Amino acid sequence: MQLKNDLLLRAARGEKTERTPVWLMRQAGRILPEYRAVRESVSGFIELAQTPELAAEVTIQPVDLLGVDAAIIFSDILVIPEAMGLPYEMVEKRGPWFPETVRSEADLKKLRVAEGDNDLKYVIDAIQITKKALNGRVPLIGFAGAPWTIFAYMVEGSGSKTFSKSREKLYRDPVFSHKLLQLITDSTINYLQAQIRAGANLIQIFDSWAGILGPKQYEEFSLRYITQICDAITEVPVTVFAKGAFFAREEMGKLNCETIGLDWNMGIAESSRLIGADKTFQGNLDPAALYGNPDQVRAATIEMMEQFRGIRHIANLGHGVYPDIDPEMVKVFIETVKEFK
Ligand SMILES: Cc1c2[nH]c(c1CCC(=O)O)Cc1[nH]c(c(CCC(=O)O)c1C)Cc1[nH]c(c(CCC(=O)O)c1C)Cc1[nH]c(c(C)c1CCC(=O)O)C2
Repeated sequence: MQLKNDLLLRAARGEKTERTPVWLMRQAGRILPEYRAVRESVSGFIELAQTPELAAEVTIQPVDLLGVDAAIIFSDILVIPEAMGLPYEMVEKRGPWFPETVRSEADLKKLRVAEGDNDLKYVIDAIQITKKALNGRVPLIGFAGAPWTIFAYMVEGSGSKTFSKSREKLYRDPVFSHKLLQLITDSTINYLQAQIRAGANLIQIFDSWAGILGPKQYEEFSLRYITQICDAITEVPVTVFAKGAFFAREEMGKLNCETIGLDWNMGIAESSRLIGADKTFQGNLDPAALYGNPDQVRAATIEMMEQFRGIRHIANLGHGVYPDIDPEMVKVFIETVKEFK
């Protein structure tokens, strides 16, 4: 179906656009009271994510209520471990938790390569329902976690400040680590290809824990697998967002993807020198800037937009929007980008 607003896709491909497209990472499910109302009608996050009609509804909320130029399918990066045989729970106020972890060869044997269409049918159904309901208004973004970030959760069993158990594995057992990373990568490629067949118009890879690896390990244990994913996804543009991977920007410039996400610690001009002119950048306002008053939010947004002048750009924050941000300030951010000349 023809998209009425394809700014995101044209900007990703480096084509000229009338204005810069804008959306927010974690725009679905963090800040809107309308989300909380839907969330309270079910037992929790997992039931919501696994009920395609409701997942579609909260995916579209930010398009209706905030005016963003893209929707991102409501799901989580942790659906991949579950589809591989490692279920997760979402503990209220604490985040994801895995009753079992993967730390030995015996644990590896219990895992399987996920098949997108079967093992993650509820996400695929949600994408199809969302596409129908969006009726071409804006593109739909599909996503997955980067293999390293998923590995970190599967070994650790939960979030962590240091992810020392998962990083221990890289040093003590690189053979195990590469086996698990390859299983995750194969599952992720299957999953992303199913998302694209269902109608996802762009794919984003979230490497949220990129910044806890050193440059050499990042190349060996993360970029190598992101490269496989980028090479396998040829039908739609791909965005790679590696939080904290300032040290890997030059290498990331060589990825077979259209867009690189920048966090707010990454200088814009410097990133442009390191990555080169043949990629679009996505980002990178400090999410905390939205704690300001409207004038401050406007000024911070304009300052960011000025720095991206002459650079291929999709406006966003430098990480997901924080849960306690006032939706009105999100609207000021979006309106300021849309009016920027
Ligand atoms: C690391 C990571 C996770 N999940 C995700 C990442 C990568 C992005 C990033 O770095 O922020 C990605 C994600 N998670 C969710 C989406 C949906 C679409 C969107 O709004 O962008 C996306 C793109 C829904 C969610 N995922 C989660 C919620 C909150 C669950 C609830 O409603 O109780 C939502 C709406 C739960 C989740 N899921 C995860 C954590 C750490 C948590 C708990 C705290 C939190 O909200 O971030 C893992």
